[in-house]
Amino acid sequence: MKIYLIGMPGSGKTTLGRQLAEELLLLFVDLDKEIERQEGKSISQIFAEQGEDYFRQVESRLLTEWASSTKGFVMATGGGAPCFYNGMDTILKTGFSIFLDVPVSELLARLDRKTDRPLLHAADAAERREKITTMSHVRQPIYATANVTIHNADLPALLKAIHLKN
Ligand SMILES: Nc1ncnc2c1ncn2[C@@H]1O[C@H](COP(=O)(O)OP(=O)(O)O)[C@@H](O)[C@H]1O
Ligand SMILES: O=C(O)C1=C[C@@H](OP(=O)(O)O)[C@@H](O)[C@H](O)C1
Ligand SMILES: [Mg+2]
Repeated sequence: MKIYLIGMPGSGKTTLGRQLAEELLLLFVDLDKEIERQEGKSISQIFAEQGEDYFRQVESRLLTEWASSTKGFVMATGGGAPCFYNGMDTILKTGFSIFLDVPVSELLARLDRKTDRPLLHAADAAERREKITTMSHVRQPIYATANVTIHNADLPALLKAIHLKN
């Protein structure tokens, strides 16, 4: 079984993905960590030194590789992974996808000024709100094609969605 968690930065993909994998006795894959391992540098360094286009190419390649592997896993994708190079098609064709839908106000509360997410670096709170709001509007239609959408998900809600699927 391949389970993909998708959603905005701060929606809890990494945190809940790790918990879910442990609960289901599945391998946990964090796509950002895979990229960092492959490139030997942090996400922020890759953005700064090679740029976003390069990052998206590596992200897409690793998503495709995992998607076509014979392994089962819970994957915490990066927030942009479904939204570039037909990532959402790859996800839909190969596994069960869950959109962690969290309101912008909550994302803002979780992602403070020191976030290591380069796309969200901002001069002040107003600029950060603007960036997250715009990103959310653009991505929402793609995220919404997931097999299941869960609002403000926690571990029990994720487990329920997976048991209902079976
Ligand atoms: N359900 C939750 N409730 C409150 N805070 C959360 C929740 N899930 C994650 N967080 C916090 O939000 C931040 C981002 O979570 P993370 O799992 O890294 O999100 P993502 O991988 O989707 O970007 C972390 O500081 C984490 O502790
Ligand atoms: O939304 C995005 O485009 C990104 C989200 C990040 O992952 P998280 O969603 O885990 O924060 C990371 O992949 C990179 O900073 C780009
Ligand atoms: Mg993450």
